[in-house]
Amino acid sequence: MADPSWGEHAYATLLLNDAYLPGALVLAHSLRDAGTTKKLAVLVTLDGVTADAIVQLKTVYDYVLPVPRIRNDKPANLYLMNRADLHSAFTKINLWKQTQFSRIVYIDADVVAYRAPDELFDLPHAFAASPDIGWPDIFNTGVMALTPNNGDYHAMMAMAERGISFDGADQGLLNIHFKNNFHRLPFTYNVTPSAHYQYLPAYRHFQSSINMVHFIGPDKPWRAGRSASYGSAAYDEMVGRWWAVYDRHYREKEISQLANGSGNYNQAYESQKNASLADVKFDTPAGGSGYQSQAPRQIFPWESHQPKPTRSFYGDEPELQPQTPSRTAPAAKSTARSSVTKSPPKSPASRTSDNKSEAGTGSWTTYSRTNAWDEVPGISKYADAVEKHHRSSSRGKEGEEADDDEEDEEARGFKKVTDFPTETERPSLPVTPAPVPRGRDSTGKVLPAAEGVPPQSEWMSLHKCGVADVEFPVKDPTAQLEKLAQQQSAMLLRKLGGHKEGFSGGSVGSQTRIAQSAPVVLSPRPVKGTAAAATRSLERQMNEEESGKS
Ligand SMILES: O=c1ccn([C@@H]2O[C@H](COP(=O)(O)OP(=O)(O)O[C@H]3O[C@H](CO)[C@@H](O)[C@H](O)[C@H]3O)[C@@H](O)[C@H]2O)c(=O)[nH]1
Ligand SMILES: [Mn+2]
Repeated sequence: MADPSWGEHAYATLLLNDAYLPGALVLAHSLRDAGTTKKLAVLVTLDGVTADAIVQLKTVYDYVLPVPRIRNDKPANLYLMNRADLHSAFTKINLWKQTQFSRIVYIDADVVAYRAPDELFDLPHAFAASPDIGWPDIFNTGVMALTPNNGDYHAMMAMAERGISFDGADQGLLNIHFKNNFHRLPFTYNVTPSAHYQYLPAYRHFQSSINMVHFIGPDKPWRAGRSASYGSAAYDEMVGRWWAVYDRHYREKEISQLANGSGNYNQAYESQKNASLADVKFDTPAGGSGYQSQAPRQIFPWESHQPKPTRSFYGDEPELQPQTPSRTAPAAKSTARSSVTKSPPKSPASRTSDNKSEAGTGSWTTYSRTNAWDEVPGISKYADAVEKHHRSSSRGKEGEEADDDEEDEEARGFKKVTDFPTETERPSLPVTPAPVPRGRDSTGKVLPAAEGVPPQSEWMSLHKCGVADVEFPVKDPTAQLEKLAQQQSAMLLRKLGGHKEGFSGGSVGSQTRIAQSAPVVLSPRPVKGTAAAATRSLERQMNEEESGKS
């Protein structure tokens, strides 16, 4: 019988036990929300993953594929990195046995996709991966584009049986097997934030090109809980993106289960549940009373006679913040498969510095105090421009106040110093030279007439004869000027078109040859036919004039 998945492209992840179930679910949702057109597969070891978990996986994955666990019987090297829990990471080798797929993009379960990197399926290379942050000459095995084949599979199985791996897990084995025979993907496909080392300026500069974030190490977002802070704004932001996806699909369900007193929780949610309890207990009718003793000590006198709060329910609260913005399609795009819950995207990724002490004051404390869009360069640039315009128009009347505004803005840290104009923006920056009086220099001295400049009448007819297929009404100077302005902008567009090509090639590295790289920054209409010929001819004409003058 023909296998219907033969030759298909599929994203695949791995689930060895229920402990990573929240990760696997969030990963799948993040890809679907981003509008992927590819199938989703999860490899599961049935000795570790429960039936309940498989039911959940089936709501969002197209294929749940049981695979044999491959354990490292010589796990000594795992202790070198303090990750004894990775004793069965060799199970990833099963990916190369999935020859029903022509191409697999493997993604660890601790990854959240900011956009769906479907272009990785079109790479011509048999194997591709991003650099590892701990040793950038090798690749990280959390994101890999691969072509399943029995040769690699058997070679790596032979290594696994002998425990050949410098870290005791799959990354140490795969890097020995592939050595330098891997195509190096940009880091943006596997951004591995570290709470210990963060190159913040680079993060701010490149954050808009992040494709996927991978939470390496033992502290996964779902273990630390929604409100944990890692002491790094960048890290917290990325964890916030993971929670935004989680909340979009599961927060409402979680809350209704708690409100119903349903204790029927999957074990994998244990730690998560505790964190959620802290977050939601005051949203639920029954929640408040048991926790009054945790209310903070009174500080201000009016706190003793504050009005009694009226009951409020989850869903009544005002929308404090929109969904974390993403360059991906909205949640509504997700398919019918993601029918676990139909949570509207109302819960933001909430990050607070110390939720535990604030828990007693209610769930609103877990909302972020920043706007999610503060980090979107396009929006902050627009806001900048609006403020600047406002300032310059008010400066005339109330100059001093306007200056104060500017100081405030800096104090608020509104400006991001790495927020440079992009390549495509730079040429369009307006230049307004100071007016120089006609026929005089800056000191007012009368200048001699320029030599070799044709009189105005000739200047107009000169252009007429140079431009093919374009009729110039020589006698009408206004129309003439308009025409010139149009040609001027056509030329500029053509120049920018050249920039665009360079940009899309460079964004992923030209050697990666990634097809249809998604975000087109600027798409000028091609200047066609006679108009193009006219523009070229005009350009030539102007060049000749230029050289003729000097
Ligand atoms: O108890 C576990 C442990 C792991 N996994 C799966 O195995 C993957 C790898 O484990 P993970 O905790 O994500 O490892 P990392 O912290 O990311 O550590 C690095 O080192 C690992 C071992 O070499 C590689 O597998 C990773 O890709 C690499 O990023 C996970 O994402 C899951 O898909 C489970 O399902 N359950
Ligand atoms: Mn991982």
